[in-house]
Amino acid sequence: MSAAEAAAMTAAARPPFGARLATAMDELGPLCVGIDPHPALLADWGLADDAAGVREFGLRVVEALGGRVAALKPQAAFFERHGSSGVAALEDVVAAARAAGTLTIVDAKRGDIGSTMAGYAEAFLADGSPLAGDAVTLSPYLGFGSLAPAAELAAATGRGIFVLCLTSNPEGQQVQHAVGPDGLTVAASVAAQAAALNAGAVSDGLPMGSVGLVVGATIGAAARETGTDLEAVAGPLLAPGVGAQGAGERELADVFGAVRRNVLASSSRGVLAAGPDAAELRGAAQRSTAQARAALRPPR
Ligand SMILES: O=C(O)c1cc(=O)[nH]c(=O)n1[C@@H]1O[C@H](COP(=O)(O)O)[C@@H](O)[C@H]1O
Repeated sequence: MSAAEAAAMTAAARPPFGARLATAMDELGPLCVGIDPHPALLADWGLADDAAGVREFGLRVVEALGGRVAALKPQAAFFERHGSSGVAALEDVVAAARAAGTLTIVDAKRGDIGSTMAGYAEAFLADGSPLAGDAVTLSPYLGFGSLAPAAELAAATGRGIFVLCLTSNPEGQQVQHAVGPDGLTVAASVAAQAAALNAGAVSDGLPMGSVGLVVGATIGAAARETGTDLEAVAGPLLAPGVGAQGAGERELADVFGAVRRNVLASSSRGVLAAGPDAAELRGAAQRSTAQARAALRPPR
């Protein structure tokens, strides 16, 4: 089922995000391409650094890669920097990806107290919201429990959430490797709470749950070092850091080992730098997909 068909269904009838993503990864390979219209890329593509420019950039990526990669991940920051017209451009890009039948992860990294989180949940996960893709990235650093409104709305609408766990940037260690009052590292605690939310899905026979984690492909041995049990999560693992941040096939294989079948490698600049030519973009995405497939989902 394509993202467009899923979007046309009632929330209750829509298959869960984890199952839809597993199908897309099986069919198209484990690659997500980020739509990050950096000012330098806009210049390279001959586009203005304004709302019309980021809209055109996003639509060209969807046009070139829609239906060819497992997921697209528009980075909200680069749209929001152009104010309300930039947000409208993000809405148009999300709608175009949906129409192209491609799963969309809106990279908004939201997180707030529970009552406010309910507002973010409505914005990014409710049927009918123009900013709602198939999943959204969330920050758990106001406490994992504060994300409950988003987890609940995602479950009710067949959407997914990706919660930051071990991020690709070195500064993340300061928070994520810290040990909390329960004796667990923050990363291990986030993973354990995601695993608890996914438990029902897996026992229902689904390939994976719809509560994912963000685990950078650049983190080396950090999952082991922090006692983070990625296997128990039984949900999708979004792995940015591929390409421009230096991770490749070897790093993906090293970081994820036994859990590699649940990993969705994510690259933005590493693919986007090949644009604006659609055939070049497709070639770059194909090479990244082949690399991710070799590292993560070799044929059984
Ligand atoms: O949630 C993310 O996608 C994310 C998490 C993380 O740990 N590291 C990370 O780089 N990202 C995002 O992934 C994208 C990486 O872009 P490139 O470095 O150009 O591939 C950016 O949009 C980041 O915000």
